Amino acid sequence: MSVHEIRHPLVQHKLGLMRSVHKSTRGFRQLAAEVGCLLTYEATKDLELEPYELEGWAGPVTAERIKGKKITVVPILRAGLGMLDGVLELVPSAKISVVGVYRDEETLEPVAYFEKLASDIDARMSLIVDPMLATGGSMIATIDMLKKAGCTSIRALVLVAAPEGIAKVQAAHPDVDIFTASVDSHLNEKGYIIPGLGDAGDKIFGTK
Ligand SMILES: O=P(O)(O)OC[C@H]1O[C@H](OP(=O)(O)OP(=O)(O)O)[C@H](O)[C@@H]1O
Ligand SMILES: O=c1cc[nH]c(=O)[nH]1
Ligand SMILES: [Mg+2]
Repeated sequence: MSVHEIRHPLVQHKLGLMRSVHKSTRGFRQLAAEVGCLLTYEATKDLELEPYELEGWAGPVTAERIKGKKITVVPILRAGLGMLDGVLELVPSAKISVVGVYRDEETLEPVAYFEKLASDIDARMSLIVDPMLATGGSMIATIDMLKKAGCTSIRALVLVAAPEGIAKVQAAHPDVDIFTASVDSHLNEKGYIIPGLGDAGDKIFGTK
């Protein structure tokens, strides 16, 4: 598995704006979608193409289209919904497989509470979206669910990742690539990413 830290200037600029404690709910939500869109661009750059013939304005044209596997986007409730619109800007026909996992605030263990996956997920590439990869527990629980349903091609898109969480996901699921705007410094004693973004779900939904 590899970790792709996307150092594109637009990504870094937008992530920087998200880190401000003064960022409004509206601004944070908009930036989460925008960075989600840019991460999608990077995470899909090696999709295989195949040639096909079409009728162009001046006669037959050979064009290219994405071959084989189609995509399902997998937002992890709740905060993952904040990236969903940005991802769908680039893959508007993707099926959406919703997974509900929250992190117990005391134990930091993931608690899975919802699962509604695309019926043909075994034939699709899953793009999991969640702003935060902290201890890695929620991501591992989600990947477990997808693999159990038969999915064999999985990529994870997160705005910010902690080294501790990356190592845990790598150990549990070495075949899953992670795309992130930033690998941050570390987790604090409460399992929050430093410098991180704070509680991404609360910021996106305006619940704090
Ligand atoms: O890597 P982990 O240690 O598992 O932590 C990361 C998870 O925590 C946050 O969700 P949260 O539990 O706050 O749920 P929410 O999206 O409903 O706010 C975040 O959106 C991830 O899903
Ligand atoms: O830093 C963190 C860790 C988990 N969940 C968040 O929303 N932020
Ligand atoms: Mg939260």
